[in-house]
Amino acid sequence: MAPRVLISDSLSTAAVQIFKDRGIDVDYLPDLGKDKEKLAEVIGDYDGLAIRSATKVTAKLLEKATRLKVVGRAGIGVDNVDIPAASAKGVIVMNTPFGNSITTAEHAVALMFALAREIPAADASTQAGKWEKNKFMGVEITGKTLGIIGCGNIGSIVAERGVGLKMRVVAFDPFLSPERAIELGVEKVELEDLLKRADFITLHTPLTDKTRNILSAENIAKTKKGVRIINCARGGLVDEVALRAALDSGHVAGAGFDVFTEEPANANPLFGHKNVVATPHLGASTSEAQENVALQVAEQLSDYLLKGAVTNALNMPSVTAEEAPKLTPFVRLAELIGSFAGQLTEDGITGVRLEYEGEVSEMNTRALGAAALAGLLKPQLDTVNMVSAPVMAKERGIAVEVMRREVAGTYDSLFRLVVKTPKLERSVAGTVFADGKPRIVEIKGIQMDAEFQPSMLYVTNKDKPGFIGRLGTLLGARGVNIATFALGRTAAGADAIALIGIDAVADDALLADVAKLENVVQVKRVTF
Ligand SMILES: NC(=O)C1=CN([C@@H]2O[C@H](COP(=O)(O)OP(=O)(O)OC[C@H]3O[C@@H](n4cnc5c(N)ncnc54)[C@H](O)[C@@H]3O)[C@@H](O)[C@H]2O)C=CC1
Ligand SMILES: O=C(O)C(=O)COP(=O)(O)O
Repeated sequence: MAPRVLISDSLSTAAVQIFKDRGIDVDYLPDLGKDKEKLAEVIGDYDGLAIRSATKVTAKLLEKATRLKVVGRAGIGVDNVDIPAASAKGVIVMNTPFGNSITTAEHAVALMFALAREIPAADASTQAGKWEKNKFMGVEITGKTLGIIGCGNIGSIVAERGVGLKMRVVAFDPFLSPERAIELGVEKVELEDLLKRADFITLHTPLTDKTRNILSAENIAKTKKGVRIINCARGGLVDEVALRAALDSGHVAGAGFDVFTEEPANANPLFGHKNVVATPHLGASTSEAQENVALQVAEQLSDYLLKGAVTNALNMPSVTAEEAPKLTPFVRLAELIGSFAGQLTEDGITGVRLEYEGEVSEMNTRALGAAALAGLLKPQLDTVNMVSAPVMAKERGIAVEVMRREVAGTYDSLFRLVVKTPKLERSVAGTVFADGKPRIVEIKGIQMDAEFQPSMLYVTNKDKPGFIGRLGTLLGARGVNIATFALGRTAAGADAIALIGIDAVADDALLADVAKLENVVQVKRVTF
């Protein structure tokens, strides 16, 4: 069945075409995102959801999204998506991190000019036939100090434009490296310094717990008198009530706002002030940017739903379309090895070591690790998948260690998972042969060669003559057909393991009978 995608916000129709061309069923309902109830009614029918900022992907909506595998944000900010809730449900969240950055930076610059020369008010007055030439006295931008809060993709573009406009640019961003600051021609400063010095302040951080209210009443009070403030990032970064008061007192000379604490902003404390220029979240709204993000999100969602390629995900390691075919059998192997180890482990897991040897060590081990953890946790958490597994492992206090060895041993690639509990460490290793089939090649350091079968018996025993015969006879007597039989031992007469694929799922009575056989140490049922 073809995957189904819902586009619930207004997107360039180029996206619709891409989904269709790729054989994906797509419903384009650009107003649905604004209607929470209706969206919740239909979301259960879709594998993918493409959105902009109007659709709110809440934990409540995700509860209803039983088929959903991926959310694609045609844009940058994902504060409208509950990412922890999506991760817990195993839903990948992707964005398109660069497609609208130039456009948004240009909007910030446009608002800066609009404020400096009061263009919107002058336009309204002129078109009203007033010709108020003496009413509008602007300020020059050249030589002024531009303070950028958040110098990432968009902030950097604004910085370059600022330098081009002959401004002195100062930036506050804890993650801006000194080298990058030099490259951009900006001075890296502390927030206090920026507030004191800037003639124009422009915000370009995401909205997080750290950035919320970054321009608080207190910080606005520290700004230079006559400052003009531009927010093209997110509502909530600036205390709108405090800013209104500072505009009213004349301390702040102007505010250019594209984003508001509550959107759609039909009313706002800033509205109605003569020195405020407002736009309705238009930062990303150019035909170029919308084409970029729509094409990108459609490609990314299609690649994931059809090929398993993961690009620009916020809660999952990337997997390129090129590496997906080679990686897939190893993802399967990691998941199966994890599942095997998980089914053998009865105690609480305290730690896991993921070891990659040979060719597999050069592959996308983050994705493989996520798959192994998913397999490992599955026996306890039925709904876990590659997206949610790392989060779940962390929540459960499972320490994950990774070891990579480029040199291959017996196999071109070997993946080993070591599970640690307070009582023991147990290792299981596997590989993928040229036929693409995953195999178990080592358990607790004992070599063997076993294919995964849907139903298996794991038996540890003392290596004594006659044991295998007795086990075979018992299974035969119970009407259980043996599909595969793999054996391994540390040394003749010592510890041995038998891994038997059977054509029926072993019931408790069978396990009890096997456990009673002479020389059996333990027996477990494993299913895949
Ligand atoms: N108005 C609109 O239509 C649009 C708004 N946006 C907004 O712009 C924001 C920025 O986008 P990008 O530049 O692409 O993101 P980015 O991730 O490239 O840059 C954000 C920067 O903020 C910095 N930062 C994080 N916490 C900080 C803090 N506490 N103090 C100072 N700096 C901090 C980061 O180090 C990073 O360099 C987005 O998160 C989005 O909310 C993006 C596109 C369109
Ligand atoms: O990309 C972003 O972060 C934006 O804020 C753009 O929002 P929009 O897609 O125009 O609703």
